[in-house]
Amino acid sequence: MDADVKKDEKVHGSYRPSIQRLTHIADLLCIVLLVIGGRAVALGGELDILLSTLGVVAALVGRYLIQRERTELAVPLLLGVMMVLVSVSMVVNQGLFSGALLSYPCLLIAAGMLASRRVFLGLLVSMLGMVALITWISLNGMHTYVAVPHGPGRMLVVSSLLVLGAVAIWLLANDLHHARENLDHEIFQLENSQASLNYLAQHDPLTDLPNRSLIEERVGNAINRARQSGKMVALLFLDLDHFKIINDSLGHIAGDQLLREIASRLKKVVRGGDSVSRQGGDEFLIVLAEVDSVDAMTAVLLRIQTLVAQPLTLQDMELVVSLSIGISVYPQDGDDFGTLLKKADTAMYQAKSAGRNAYRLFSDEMSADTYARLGMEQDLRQALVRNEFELHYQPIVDMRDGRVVAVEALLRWRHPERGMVGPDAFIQVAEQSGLIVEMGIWVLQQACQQMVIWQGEGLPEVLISVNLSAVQMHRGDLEQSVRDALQRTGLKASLLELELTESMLLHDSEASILLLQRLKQLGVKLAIDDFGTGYSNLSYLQRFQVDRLKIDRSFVQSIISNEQNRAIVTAIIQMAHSLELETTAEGIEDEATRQLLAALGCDCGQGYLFSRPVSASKFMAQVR
Ligand SMILES: Nc1nc2c(ncn2[C@@H]2O[C@H](COP(=O)(O)O[C@H]3[C@@H](O)[C@H](n4cnc5c(=O)[nH]c(N)nc54)O[C@@H]3COP(=O)(O)O)[C@@H](O)[C@H]2O)c(=O)[nH]1
Repeated sequence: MDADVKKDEKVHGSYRPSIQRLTHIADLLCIVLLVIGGRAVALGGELDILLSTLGVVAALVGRYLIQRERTELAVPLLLGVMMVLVSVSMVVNQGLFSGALLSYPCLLIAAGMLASRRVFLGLLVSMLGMVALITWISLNGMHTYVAVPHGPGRMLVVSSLLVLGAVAIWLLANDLHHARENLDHEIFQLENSQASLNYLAQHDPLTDLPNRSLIEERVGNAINRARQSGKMVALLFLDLDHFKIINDSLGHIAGDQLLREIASRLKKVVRGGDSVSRQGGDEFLIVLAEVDSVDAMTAVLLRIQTLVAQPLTLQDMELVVSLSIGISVYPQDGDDFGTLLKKADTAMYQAKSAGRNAYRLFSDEMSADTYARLGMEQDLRQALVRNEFELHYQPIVDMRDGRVVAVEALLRWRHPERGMVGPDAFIQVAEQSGLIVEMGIWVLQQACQQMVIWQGEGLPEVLISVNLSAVQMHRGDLEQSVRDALQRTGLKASLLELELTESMLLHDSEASILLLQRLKQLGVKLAIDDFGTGYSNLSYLQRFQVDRLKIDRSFVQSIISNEQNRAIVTAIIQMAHSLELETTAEGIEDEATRQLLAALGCDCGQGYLFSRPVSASKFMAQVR
């Protein structure tokens, strides 16, 4: 198929004939008219010479218009002129005996494929009118139509018309067939991407267990059934003891292997109606539906602990691992997933504090844990006043040439006693207390300021990327904070990128949609952070006018060893590109991963391979 046809199909999404194809048809028409005209010259038919000449002129004008891409004029003109010429020839010559009558169905087929419905109906009505007119002329004796005996001349005219019609229809039908095949292929690819994303939206790629969104649904269903049966539902929050040590000492691959092994053991423990899911990191959830008694629940807990305690081999080392488990129960601890999860989490912390390898049922006294959080909140407030926060910066590079194209600002707390504290240790408390709003304003201001300083020192224009918390979107005036940061520092809005997480977009209330639209109007860019871990959905990417997807490092880091993750990353990159979004792979730690991602067409990369997050001065020194 020629390039023009392909291009037109892509632009319009459905078949539209190419300029080249229409030019071919106009050329063919000229040739046929010249043949008919030539025959008329030979036989001395003056009217046929005139009609053929007019036809050739119309075909040339039509061809000229087609070349200038004025097909909306050219097509009706050609169809109309041909209709008139054929009709005049029929009225004057053999009426309904004329071979020219063959042109009518050909013209109708061409009009049906190429012209608007109005032109098609106009032609049909005119043709019916002509048939009626010829009949009327004959009945009134104004002209006697006689069929001319068959001969080579008549055969030439009829055959030329048949060939013209057949070739034009064959070419158009062929194009249509190719366009249909292309469309089917694109739909197939899109459906495949959507199917992968739908699966991804409900499953944890590492363990293949249901993820949090699916388990939330199952807890809701179990509670509804328990309401009717009068039974209990238990939510178990399980956390692997000392996982970080295993992960850090044996490496991520061994860590992943351990998580998969634990997932498979947990699946063996539960009954058909129960569910196991991975909450993230080394945390799992188990829902025990239709529990009759606390004793029945305790029996399951003992089975879990026994099975998990079976030795396992990781990198030729035999290990024994254990779990800390927190339990909350419907109906006494709550009647919705959120409340049960929070209480099971609190109970799990108690099990950890009790020395690990233990389980605890939630009790109200456990809320004492909340005091610890309050202490942290107090410390965070002071940290803001004492200016103990600072930003570290991690470069994001172009995968094709390694150029730094953006930099992510990451918050750190220079604690007077504990030294440098990472955000994982305090962001949650900052969010729960609402302090994140004030901290977020500081981060925005500081990041924009730093970028302006770097530009003054000669850093080329690169994006500065800032993480946002859901709390900042719902409390506080995020739009004003962004506006203030840009105005006070003088940073160009197009150089600021805001990183949102999928869960922030999930509850796409009218207010969030409007807020993101206003942020886009300011000129800032939007990226979805940790993409793939949440509720991956095509529709919100389009609705929120996102510019970039940052593929979560859990997929990236195992992309070489894990075929399923490779397929997911491939699907994300293809889908992002079909929506004209850029992709950044997070957590690239080795050259082989970088090369594979570059080969898959990933636009940008971030990770320890290029640089860890570093202070502002170190970042500038690295870039120089
Ligand atoms: N609301 C806000 N959240 C913030 C802010 N600053 C940080 N954060 C969030 O805290 C999470 C942890 O961040 P951090 O400890 O800074 O970790 C970042 C990188 O160090 C880490 N990373 C980067 N490359 C690699 C790698 O190759 N391997 C590896 N194991 N880790 C790597 O990833 C973190 C950056 O992740 P992301 O934000 O998803 O791009 C984190 O969720 C932050 O978002 C803040 O100001 N506000």
